[in-house]
Amino acid sequence: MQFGFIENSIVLDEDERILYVHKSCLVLPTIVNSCCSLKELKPDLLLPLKYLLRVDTVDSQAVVLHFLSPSTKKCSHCTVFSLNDAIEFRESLMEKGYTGAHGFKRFLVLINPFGGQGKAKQIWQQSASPVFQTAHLDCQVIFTEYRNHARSIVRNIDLNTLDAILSVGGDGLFHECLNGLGDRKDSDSAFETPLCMIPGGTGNAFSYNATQQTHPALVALEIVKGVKKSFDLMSFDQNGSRSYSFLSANYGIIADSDVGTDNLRFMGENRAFLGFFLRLLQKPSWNCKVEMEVVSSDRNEIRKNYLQHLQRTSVNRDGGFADNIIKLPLYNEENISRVNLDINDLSVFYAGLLPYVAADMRVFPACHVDDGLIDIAVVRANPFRKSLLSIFTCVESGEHFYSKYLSYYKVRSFRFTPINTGHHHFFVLDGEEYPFEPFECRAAPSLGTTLASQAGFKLLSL
Ligand SMILES: Nc1ncnc2c1ncn2[C@@H]1O[C@H](COP(=O)(O)OP(=O)(O)OP(=O)(O)O)[C@@H](O)[C@H]1O
Repeated sequence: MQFGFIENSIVLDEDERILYVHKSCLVLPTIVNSCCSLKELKPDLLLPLKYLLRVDTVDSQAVVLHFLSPSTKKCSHCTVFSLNDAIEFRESLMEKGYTGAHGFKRFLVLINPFGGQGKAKQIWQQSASPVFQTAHLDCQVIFTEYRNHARSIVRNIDLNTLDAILSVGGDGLFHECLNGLGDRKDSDSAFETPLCMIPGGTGNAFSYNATQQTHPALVALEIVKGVKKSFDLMSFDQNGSRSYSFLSANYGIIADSDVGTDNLRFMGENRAFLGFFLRLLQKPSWNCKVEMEVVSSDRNEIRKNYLQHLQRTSVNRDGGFADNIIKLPLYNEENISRVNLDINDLSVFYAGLLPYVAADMRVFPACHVDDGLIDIAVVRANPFRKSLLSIFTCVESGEHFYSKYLSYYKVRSFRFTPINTGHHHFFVLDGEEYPFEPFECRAAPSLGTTLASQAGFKLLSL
């Protein structure tokens, strides 16, 4: 598609994804470089429309393009002139740059100033906020002042005054916001308010699962250009009160290495690794009882169904299957069996809803975001070090799924009872410490809502 009055000077490629502008029709922001003249430096523009944020018309033949620079991850702009019709160009580009996007305007932004060892505020101001501002979206920003402040704001706010909630922090702040929605009297409809994460914490599993990006500006772009997507939650009942989890429930060496290392906080994300190796040397014991409603514990079947789902979703992206085929159940849920485990040699009990618990830990490789099931991985302590080391060396790729030391279950619900062995152990939900007491979890299919691109929550082969 041509837009310039000089042939081939301003062109959109056949797929209408990349804009080419010849340098003779461009004014770039001033680049100060004492060695070369601006003319020598000036390149043509090749802009994937995915990065376009806004177009302002200057006159009938010129516009200013505002975009996120794919290389610097900063917001930038340039003027394009010699256009046939600036208004038509603007409308065409905005339509193609935002195809299918949510169109939401009002965001409530909750920032944990202590998240990511105090970097969350800077991450918002320097990387994410410019993307929202450039896209002309309204952001009402609140810095949390204490633990559970975000939860109380989300519990009490009038949801009619906003379109989506942005949590700027780690998985802990996101867990708070989610539970703020869950605490509400109108929780069923409240969960339809999209909840999104800008990675500003130490653990940012949700944003990584949703976008496969780690840079906050790229995550912000995915949200600005996103569509509404649902994701599974699990309800968590303990001592008569209900919480919701979006990521994981775990007990054993990983839980202890994560929250049992508060004294090593100064080490940042390395503290969990040190905690893990210390426990590997100490070899404490973990005991528990688990009662599960199991849909499958056959890894061949789980793998086959996962690959079938992967194929359906990838074909659908190319316009193949309809959505109702993708949502067809993969398991025959009439074959649910009750499985009771009495474990007195546990290393890891890990229940999860999303594939990644961190960008380099694909702990639940057979999870998909809305299969309506909880994945559970169990590792026994016999042999203790050998099993854990062999599993942890391949957890990044998800290859541990095939390990002989691991049991893997797809379940609808489970009841967990930790047993006191005299050691100080922890129970962790979404990275947050919860009481060391029995609880019950039940899958809440597609209850959560977020904004992510069409390619969000990408599945990899297994
Ligand atoms: N203003 C605040 N003061 C103290 N704690 C807060 C505040 N805001 C949020 N929190 C709590 O801090 C914890 C950690 O938050 P978050 O997940 O955002 O950051 P993080 O850097 O990933 O965390 P972690 O320290 O667990 O690695 C959460 O339990 C959250 O509820």
